[in-house]
Parts: sequence; C-alpha cells; structure tokens
Amino acid sequence: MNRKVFVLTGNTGTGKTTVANYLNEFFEMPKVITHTTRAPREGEVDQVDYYFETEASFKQNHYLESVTYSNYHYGSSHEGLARAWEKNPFITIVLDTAGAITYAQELGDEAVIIYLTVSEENDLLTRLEKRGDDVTAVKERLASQEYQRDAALPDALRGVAHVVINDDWETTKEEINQIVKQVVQE
Ligand SMILES: Nc1ncnc2c1ncn2[C@@H]1O[C@H](COP(=O)(O)OP(=O)(O)OP(=O)(O)O)[C@@H](O)[C@H]1O
Ligand SMILES: Nc1nc2c(ncn2[C@@H]2O[C@H](COP(=O)(O)O)[C@@H](O)[C@H]2O)c(=O)[nH]1
Repeated sequence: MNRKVFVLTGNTGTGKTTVANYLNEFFEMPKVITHTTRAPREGEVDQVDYYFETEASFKQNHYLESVTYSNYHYGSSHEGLARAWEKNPFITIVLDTAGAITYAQELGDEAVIIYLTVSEENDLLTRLEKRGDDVTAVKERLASQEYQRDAALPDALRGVAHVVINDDWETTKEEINQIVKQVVQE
C-alpha cells in the first residue's frame, strides 16, 4: 500500500504546525500525536497537542525515535503512527531535525521530509510574539543549541528533504500542494 508520513521539520516558528493543520484541513491528513514529559503550556490539550506523560508512563510506549531537551523526553511511538495510519494512508508529524533524520533512515521512501525555513530570521521572533509566546521563553529558544542546529538543513537531509521557504503563506501553500500531488501520484 502507498502509505506516507509527511514529516514537517525546521526551526521554531517556521510554520511546521501551520502546514500540518493545512494538510489536515485540505487533504484530511491526520497528525501523529507525539509524547512528552514536559508540562502542557496554556491552551495545550492532552491527546490533541501531545500525549502528556509522566516519566513512568512515557516508558510504556514503543518509540520509533525519541529525544531529550531540557530534561524532558519527547518521542514518536509506533502506536501513535499506527493510530494515524488507521485513519488515512497519508499522515503528518511535526519533529525536530534529529527526529526527521531518524524517520528518513528508518522509513526510507515512506517518509516525505519537508524542511521549513524563512529568509529573515527576525521574522521568527515577530511571528512567535504574535502567536502569543512568552517573550523571555522565545528569546531563550532562539539562543538554544537546538535552534542553532535546526537553523540550517542538516547534511543528512540534503537531497532527501523538500526545502520550503515559508515567507509568503500563499506561495508556501502552492509548494506544499505540488509536493502532495507528486507524492500521491508515485
Ligand atoms: N507564511 C507565514 N507568514 C506569516 N506568519 C506565518 C506564516 N506561516 C506561519 N505563520 C505564523 O507563525 C507562527 C508560528 O507558526 P507555527 O506555530 O506553525 O510554527 P512551528 O514551526 O510549529 O513552531 P514551534 O516549533 O515553535 O511550535 C504562527 O502564529 C503562524 O500562524
Ligand atoms: N524528535 C522529536 N521531536 C519532537 C517530538 N515531539 C515534538 N518534537 C519537537 O520538539 C521540539 C520542542 O517542542 P515543544 O512543543 O516543547 O516546543 C519541537 O521542535 C518539536 O517539533 C518527537 O516525538 N520527536
């Protein structure tokens, strides 16, 4: 069966969730919900934004990959993937670049990697502030090692990932539509 997971990766604020929501709304692609031990932020809902886990419950799942940031675990489980694939052969997941590299290695052609970026780094700060993120937390995130790492396409994703520069949303939608069309026809 031609099943695919569209992996949306890239730095904070580049539009990964926006693209996942678009793919859900216009192509009915369910989003794989990942697991984390960090606490929910204001407005986040368990089993919608994440499966919010304790240290003990996090260990109960079977992970395709997992990462640890600021002492919190994040992981995408085989169970979560299966639940999304039960609904549709085309699904999405939002991951950092470390996760995207693992997906490319483990799933090969089943993983369609889309690396999102912007031309002007300053736009990210503006977008995240507009999104309502706490300004101090945003500045910390933009100064983090993970931010530096995800600011450029990792070597392991060169020639593998579709790179989409999300400056103008209308242009981005067209590029995403083209990628979907190409993948669905494969
Ligand atoms: N092309 C665009 N032009 C202007 N604003 C945009 C564009 N794309 C997304 N945004 C806005 O930028 C903000 C960040 O987008 P989004 O939440 O999708 O980013 P993200 O990559 O998922 O971030 P994070 O990893 O921090 O969760 C949102 O408020 C979104 O509406
Ligand atoms: N490799 C993985 N990365 C994940 C997973 N779930 C989320 N993420 C990424 O982690 C950072 C931090 O997320 P935040 O919600 O605390 O801001 C972000 O880049 C997410 O995309 C996962 O299961 N595996």
